[in-house]
Amino acid sequence: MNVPVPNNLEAFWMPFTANRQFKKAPRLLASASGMYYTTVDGRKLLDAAAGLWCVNAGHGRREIVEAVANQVGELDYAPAFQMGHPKAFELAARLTSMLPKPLDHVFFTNSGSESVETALKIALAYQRARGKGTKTRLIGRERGYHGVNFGGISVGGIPTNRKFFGSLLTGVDHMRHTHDLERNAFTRGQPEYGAEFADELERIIYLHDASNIAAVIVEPMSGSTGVLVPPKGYLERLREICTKHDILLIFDEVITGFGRLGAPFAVDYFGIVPDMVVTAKGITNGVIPMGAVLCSSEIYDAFMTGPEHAIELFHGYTYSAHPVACAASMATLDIYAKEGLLTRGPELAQYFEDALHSLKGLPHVIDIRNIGLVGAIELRPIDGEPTKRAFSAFLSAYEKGVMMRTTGDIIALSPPLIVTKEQIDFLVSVIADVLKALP
Ligand SMILES: Cc1ncc(COP(=O)(O)O)c(CNc2cccc(C(=O)O)c2)c1O
Repeated sequence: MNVPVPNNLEAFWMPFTANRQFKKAPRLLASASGMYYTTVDGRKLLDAAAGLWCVNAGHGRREIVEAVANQVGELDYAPAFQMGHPKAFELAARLTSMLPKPLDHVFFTNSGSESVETALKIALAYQRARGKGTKTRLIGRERGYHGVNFGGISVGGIPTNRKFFGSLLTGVDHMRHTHDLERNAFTRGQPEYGAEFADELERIIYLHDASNIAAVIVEPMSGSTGVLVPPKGYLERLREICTKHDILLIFDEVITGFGRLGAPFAVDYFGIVPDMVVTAKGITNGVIPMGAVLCSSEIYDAFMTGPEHAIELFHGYTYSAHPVACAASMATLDIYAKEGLLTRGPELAQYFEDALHSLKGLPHVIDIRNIGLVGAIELRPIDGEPTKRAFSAFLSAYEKGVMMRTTGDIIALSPPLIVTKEQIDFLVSVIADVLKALP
């Protein structure tokens, strides 16, 4: 069934898109089910990106559709400022039960970017609330991605996401990234070398003094920059240093949360408990925008002082804890639990890893990285034309029935957690054909 292409493509300014290229040959999706999209001209595409790292349970899940339909018909919107609705509290309790203590409180947002801003603001306000208001500096990491709002691009470390917007927030430092192609190329899972990169944090703390530093924010595994898997011992070291210097550690789990690594969260996978966890994406299987920041009781309790009629934290969004988003999330979590999707990684991760690394030796491949159900194939850039080779691979894969993500000259793979071995084989065979034919 062909769906008509809109005649006005100009009005929509597309995000993170080569608008002119797209509008000359639009790639329009008409429907989705399970592992597949269907384009407006009826072509099936294997979704190798889980949409944008968010459709972890696969597309068109009836249970979520019904939960959303029922909810919107019953309570379409409810304010969460000074008012509430039961699902917000039920969902918050459910989420905190999925993470270890002391992560016992949830602040709801509408996206990963809003969750990052929320976490950074809570970190600053927390330090002030406990009488350590000099602790205002925020520390991110090179090649970190923390969304696109001012806080997120300030602590983020991807130059193209920053350079267009001028000076950004002051009072921000960055650790070096953990990528080490010399020592760790073609590593399967966590690299052996690089734990010592965490000692950069000690250097930054020495320079500014801990009395001026509020928090460190990192992606446990950096996704958007092209899948940088933390070296063995690196995250443990960060946790140690933050604890030693009384600095909050924030894990941005917008990508790693909800099963992506083969465990419910990176917190579980690496066995490290930060002071806050930032989430979004998989929280509603991508169906309804939602984010959530899980905070320790220590943080929450620091605000719960002063007159009881007073608002403790002057922050929040019109759609925080939106009833329909809550319903979508509850239904999503039910699917994850019923189908064991949050712990499916180990069953498939080895197969996925072997399939990915079978691409070693193909034209232009300079590195392959993987962890859980995330993979990356790094390509040698074309001299003077960075990103072009990967973009050509993206276009070629699209023609061959695969939708995948690229970032820089890296192919990033993050299929829905329902992916089968046969679909992994198909995906890898298409990528192999694409790479062999690339100029
Ligand atoms: C770690 C992290 N933090 C925050 C955000 C921002 O979330 P929102 O987009 O919902 O505001 C993200 C989002 N990550 C993201 C979003 C879209 C595309 C890609 C890609 O790598 O292709 C990655 C993310 O990966």
